[in-house]
Amino acid sequence: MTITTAIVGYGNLGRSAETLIKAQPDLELFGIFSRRSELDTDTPVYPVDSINDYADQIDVLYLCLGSATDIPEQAPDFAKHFTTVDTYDNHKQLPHHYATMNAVAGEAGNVAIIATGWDPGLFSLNRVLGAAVFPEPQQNTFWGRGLSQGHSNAIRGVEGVKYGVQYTIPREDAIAAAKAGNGADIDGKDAHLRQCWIVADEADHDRITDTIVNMPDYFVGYQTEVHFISEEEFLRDHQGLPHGGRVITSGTLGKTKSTVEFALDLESNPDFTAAVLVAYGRAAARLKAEGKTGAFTVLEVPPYLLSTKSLEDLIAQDL
Ligand SMILES: NC(=O)C1=CN([C@@H]2O[C@H](COP(=O)(O)OP(=O)(O)OC[C@H]3O[C@@H](n4cnc5c(N)ncnc54)[C@H](OP(=O)(O)O)[C@@H]3O)[C@@H](O)[C@H]2O)C=CC1
Ligand SMILES: N[C@@H](C[C@H]1CC(C(=O)O)=NO1)C(=O)O
Repeated sequence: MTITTAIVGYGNLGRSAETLIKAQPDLELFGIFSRRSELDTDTPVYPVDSINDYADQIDVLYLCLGSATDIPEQAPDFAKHFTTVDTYDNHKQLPHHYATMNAVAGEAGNVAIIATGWDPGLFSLNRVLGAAVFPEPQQNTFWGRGLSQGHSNAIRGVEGVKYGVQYTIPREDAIAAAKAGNGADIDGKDAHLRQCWIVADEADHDRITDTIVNMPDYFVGYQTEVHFISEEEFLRDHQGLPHGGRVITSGTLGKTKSTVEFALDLESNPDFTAAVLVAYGRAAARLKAEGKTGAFTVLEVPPYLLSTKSLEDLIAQDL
């Protein structure tokens, strides 16, 4: 079955999703819906305001929007007319997003798979699996060193920021302690430095710094550095999008100790995130075809639905 998909939002994630959809044998890309009319792509581009005119031609809509404001403000409206997949990653607000999307998609008879990607996403799966097997699990999550798209998107939304990125830098001693099973006293916020590099007018520097360091859900509680640089420096030194991280779970099983680690090393954060997003689009179309409706997190989507292989083949080849 060919699944007809579309993208809304042509930023880092949208560009990566475009490439990765085209690499899938069973997915077709109908087009890209954008606020902008001119995009550097050969894929058909449509005004996002016209998107509902195409609802009967699109099986899955990938919401490649920012989590800081775009998804909360826009995703529910898309879910009224489309089966959607998003990468929403404001962990504090996830229960609210889940409830909102479940109500809207359920009422409309659509599916909405939320919070795909790697954190939330594959890390969520590994946190649940890791903690489920140990009677008394010790679990720690670390990110970086790398560029957080969510935090970068959030700082770009601060008035006066022309360009901005945020790198997350974990404390190596904290990682070593977690690997040794001594992670009980590690505080995730204390274990990471958040380092921002921004282009903005000097008159706005103090206000921008204050807004960022006090930004709820994203920066409050973290050691945060805000550096201002020239546009030339930014375009020269801050174009890469690498990232990575690890979920480390350890504990005692009877009289023996075990440690489980799930690690990612990503040359491109958006490419990997888009790869996960795209695979969940296959699952969303299948859930919809089964008559399911409402919101689903990665914890509720059977893994085989992501695969191009049948369940029978997966059992025979990959179990
Ligand atoms: N779960 C996970 O593991 C991960 C989640 N993410 C999430 O993905 C999100 C997107 O990341 P990224 O692609 O780098 O973000 P970008 O800022 O590069 O792109 C966001 C896009 O949203 C569109 N958009 C729609 N409405 C607005 C608006 N009002 N203001 C600004 N843009 C708008 C724009 O596209 P256009 O101009 O074409 O309309 C824009 O390019 C991040 O915010 C992050 O939360 C990212 C990585 C991992
Ligand atoms: N959602 C994150 C993916 C990971 C990276 C991250 C961080 O650096 O704080 N937290 O979760 C992103 O937008 O890149």
